[in-house]
Amino acid sequence: MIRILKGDAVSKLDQMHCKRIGQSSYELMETAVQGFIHWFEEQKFTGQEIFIYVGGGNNGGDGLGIARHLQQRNYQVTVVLCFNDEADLSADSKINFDRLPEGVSKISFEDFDFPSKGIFIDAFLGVGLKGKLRDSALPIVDSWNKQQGVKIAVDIPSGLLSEGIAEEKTSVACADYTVTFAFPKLSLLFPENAKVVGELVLVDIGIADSLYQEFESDLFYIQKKDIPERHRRFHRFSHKGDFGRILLIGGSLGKMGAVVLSAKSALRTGAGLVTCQIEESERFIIQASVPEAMVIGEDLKDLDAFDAIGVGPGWGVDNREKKLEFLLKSFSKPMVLDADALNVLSQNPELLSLLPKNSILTPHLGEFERLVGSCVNHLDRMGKASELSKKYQIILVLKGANTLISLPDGRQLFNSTGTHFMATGGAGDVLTGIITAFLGMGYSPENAAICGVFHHGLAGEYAGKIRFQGTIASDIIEQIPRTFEFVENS
Ligand SMILES: NC(=O)C1=CN([C@@H]2O[C@H](COP(=O)(O)OP(=O)(O)OC[C@H]3O[C@@H](n4cnc5c(N)ncnc54)[C@H](O)[C@@H]3O)[C@@H](O)[C@H]2O)[C@@H](O)CC1
Ligand SMILES: Nc1ncnc2c1ncn2[C@@H]1O[C@H](COP(=O)(O)OP(=O)(O)O)[C@@H](O)[C@H]1O
Ligand SMILES: [K+]
Repeated sequence: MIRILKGDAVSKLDQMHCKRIGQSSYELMETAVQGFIHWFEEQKFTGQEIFIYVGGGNNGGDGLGIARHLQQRNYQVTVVLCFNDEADLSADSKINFDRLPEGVSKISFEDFDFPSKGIFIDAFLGVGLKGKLRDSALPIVDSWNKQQGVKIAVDIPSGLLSEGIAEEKTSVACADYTVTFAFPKLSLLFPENAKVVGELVLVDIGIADSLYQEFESDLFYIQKKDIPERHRRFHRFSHKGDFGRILLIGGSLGKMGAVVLSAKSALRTGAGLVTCQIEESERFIIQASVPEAMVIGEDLKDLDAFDAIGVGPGWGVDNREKKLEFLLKSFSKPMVLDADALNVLSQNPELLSLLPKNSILTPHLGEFERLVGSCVNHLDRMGKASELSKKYQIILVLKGANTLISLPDGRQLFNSTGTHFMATGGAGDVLTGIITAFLGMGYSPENAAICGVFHHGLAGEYAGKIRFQGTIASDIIEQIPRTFEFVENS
């Protein structure tokens, strides 16, 4: 799994990579450029002039390489030179500058500062940015922000620091897409930066995962390639007991749909036996809508028969404190707590110390802040999530775009799957069902959380491609089976 490094570690990572595989830094830049071009061509942007803002560092060097490749593919390309003197160019950028074909138009920024229409590529500043933007850079960023058309940032939007937050006052070149190299810079994953980053695209430039281990960082990025090895494999003689007996506790008058969604999700994930513990009066809702699940209408006294328990979806908070306390005291295996179970915890924080070790809590940002108090920004939130995980030895799944998993040993993992089409009621209940199912199948809590979050996001992506903004939680459930295709084939 790749680590998310600090921006200033990038050049060291590059050097180590180049030395290890006998590549020059220019060749690495070329790999990045080609990765960008590959993505760009897949997008099928059509019929417009391309303007590339290039700075004097290696980010500008990427831009100059991109200009050459696009021109060779018959695009009409203009490079907007945002540096004073050719002599200031970094060595690799100079090579790309000298290789610019005649067909690429060159214009200095001073002569270009007027609004145009087209496709804009921001290769002005990358991770080499230090501190606040210099005054001389401000007009360039302002000009960029006034342009009309598709806007694509190379590696990172210019003006955004690799660990920074773009506040209203700060000047950052806003992008519709950010195509970043090797690993996502931390700031690209902050919700506060959503408007300046746009869609995030990660381009692999061939740096081995093992090289990242030589850098100290507790931050990781979960990708498809990390998933198959975390799955349990079953065999020809596996029976439903092997796939786990799970108990889902939740639902209340008017909120039974939440348990229905969790139960269906657990079954679609492969849970062997699903039992729902709900209010007796609501029994028929489950029996009619999920005939594969069993229903229990009273509080169970013996919980040991279950491999995993998920509690909270649609549960309500009234008179739940004692029930939650009983659960936490009677079940010693890790369990999943979501929604109202988290709200009950927030109202009764003394219950936190009863959580079975490695239990998985899945708050969205609102539920999280109810648990830990308000947070200034995502960095603050990340710190508080890690503290909570370490203090109570639990796994905290902070939901949202790029869901963050905090582990008791201090590691924090960002998920790469998901889409804004998942921002719909019940999507969280689906995640509860998926993670509880994995726990029931005997996955370690860490793997249940990682696989759960990854498959949930992927199912959401598949559903979003069919239903767009009409995606509902049931569509996500329908797509869960497809998310196992690549695991089976790997
Ligand atoms: N492993 C990777 O991630 C790779 C990165 N490459 C590219 O290399 C970039 C990093 O290149 P560099 O280290 O040359 O740095 P950059 O090109 O990001 O930035 C250096 C430039 O920023 C200017 N600058 C710094 N602080 C400023 C401030 N506060 N206000 C205004 N200007 C400021 C400097 O004067 C210099 O011109 C990456 O962002 C990426 O685009 C690729 O070429 C190859 C592989
Ligand atoms: N913009 C987004 N990008 C990716 N995933 C998202 C986005 N918005 C929501 N999600 C995912 O959808 C789920 C929503 O969960 P939650 O807020 O608990 O919804 P509910 O309580 O309605 O079930 C979470 O897993 C979250 O990560
Ligand atoms: K940039």
